[in-house]
Amino acid sequence: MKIFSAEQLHQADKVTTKKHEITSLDLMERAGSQIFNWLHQRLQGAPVPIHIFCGIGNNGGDGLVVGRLLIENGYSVTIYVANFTDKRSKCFLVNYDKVKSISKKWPVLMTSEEDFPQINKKDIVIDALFGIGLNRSPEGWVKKLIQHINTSESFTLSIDMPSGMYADTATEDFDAVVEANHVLTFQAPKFSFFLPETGKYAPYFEALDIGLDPEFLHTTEPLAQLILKPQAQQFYRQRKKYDHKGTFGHALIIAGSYGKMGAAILSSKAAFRIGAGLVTCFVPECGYQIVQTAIPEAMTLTDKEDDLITNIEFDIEVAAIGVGMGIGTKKETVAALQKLFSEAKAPMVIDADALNCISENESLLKVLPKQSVLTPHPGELKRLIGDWKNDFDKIEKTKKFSEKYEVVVLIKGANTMTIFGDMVYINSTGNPGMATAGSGDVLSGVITGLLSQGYDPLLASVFGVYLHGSAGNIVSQQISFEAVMASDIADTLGDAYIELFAKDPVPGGEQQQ
Ligand SMILES: NC(=O)C1=CN([C@@H]2O[C@H](COP(=O)(O)OP(=O)(O)OC[C@H]3O[C@@H](n4cnc5c(N)ncnc54)[C@H](OP(=O)(O)O)[C@@H]3O)[C@@H](O)[C@H]2O)[C@@H](O)CC1
Ligand SMILES: [K+]
Repeated sequence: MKIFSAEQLHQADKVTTKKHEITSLDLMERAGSQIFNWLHQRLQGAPVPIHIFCGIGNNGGDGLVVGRLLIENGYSVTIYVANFTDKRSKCFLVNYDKVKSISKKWPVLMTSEEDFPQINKKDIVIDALFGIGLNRSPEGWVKKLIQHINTSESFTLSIDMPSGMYADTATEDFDAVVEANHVLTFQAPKFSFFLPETGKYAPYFEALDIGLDPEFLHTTEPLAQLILKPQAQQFYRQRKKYDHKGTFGHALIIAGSYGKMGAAILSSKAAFRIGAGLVTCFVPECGYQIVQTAIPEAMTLTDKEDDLITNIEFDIEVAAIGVGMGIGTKKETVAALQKLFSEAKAPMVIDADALNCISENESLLKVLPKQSVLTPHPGELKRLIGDWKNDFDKIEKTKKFSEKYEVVVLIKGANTMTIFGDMVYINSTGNPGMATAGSGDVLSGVITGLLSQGYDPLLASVFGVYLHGSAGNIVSQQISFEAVMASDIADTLGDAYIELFAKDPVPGGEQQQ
């Protein structure tokens, strides 16, 4: 699903009205009616007090449409207009008059703090102050109004955007953003819904299709792509009857050091579970028995050193390499990586300590194999690209890094993003239960296992992140967020595949934004 900028959506609005011979007013009526239907289905006429706060732009106009339809259907509604300027939009004005024509209870015009109503905890608030037309942070009494809404603790439904937040640029004043409980957004979710700094203001959202011109939406290059189940289904490559284990490749996992052999096991297990034909695990000598015992399906190669990796030598043909999990950052290991990066031919996933080695040794950057997949957690990412001012700055810096070194980079988090050059893919699966030790090692194994089966690096990353999150969703439904361990995620990867095409969804599998 495409994620568009505010400007693109304004453009879509214009194209739609021109091409489909409908007016902006019709579009607003369509948008408002959908919000009303959503509410009406849930409230079924309940006499709960509903406060609608409208701005004076088209977002406010949407609020007026919803208000009118609720009043016509007998709901207990009070509409407030935050009258911070006289520059009201045309569609706002038409709908303002329409409300006045159907009800004796005219909208309340607010011009200062003194006009704030009491909002009780059990009331409902509809936030239609600002949408994608916000162009500066709300200030003065308007900011106070937003804070008044936030302190009310009532259920707050934001129309299109939580007011005070931008769709596709960094929010400046977090004290001036409506803390929505739910957002009904038009046509497509907005970029800021998926970022850690702003996502919490839109914890649940639904995109309502208001029929913007399909051709415009189809041909417009989006800011990002949201990966949902239909997209993930298209990535899947079906196995054929005469395929054999060689077809699915030989994955080499280079991982572990004294006390951190679990990382090697988790990655290797995940590479198997995602479908690699063969997995060889390269570990320090001390890991030999551990790996052979914990995962008998894997072959084991060892370094000549007992407790760390110093020289990665192998005479097997491998289809993909996953390197870095739990290997430490000692100088002998850095030297081993230097040699591996310079000589290895297979596509590579570079994770954890290998990334830390890169941050500390510029010489490794020079030999970073092109098309590699880098899977840093936030701390590792910061060491790689430097600090960032905000989430959008982080994405821009990651894009530059990706472009410069021709590598795929993940920004891991609640909605992991895969960045390749200018392209951004936002993942929709996963949950807080996956914030557990070793979860990243499993992800590296997953992507390595997909690479070994011939998925290209970008596809292996986007699909791997999706399946990893889906496995996490399924297992957390079975055993709770709290109980999830990384090995559970690896062991549930099979269910994630099944869930992709299951007629009856696997419990937890549908748990997406
Ligand atoms: N996309 C679509 O296809 C459809 C979109 N629709 C709806 O339209 C919405 C976008 O409407 P919009 O463009 O009128 O902007 P909106 O957010 O209502 O507010 C802008 C107004 O606020 C002002 N202003 C800005 N910042 C301010 C501040 N900090 N403090 C004070 N004032 C501030 C700014 O005026 P300014 O002072 O800058 O001249 C302007 O007057 C969209 O989110 C959706 O709900 C649907 O109806 C149907 C189809
Ligand atoms: K809003």
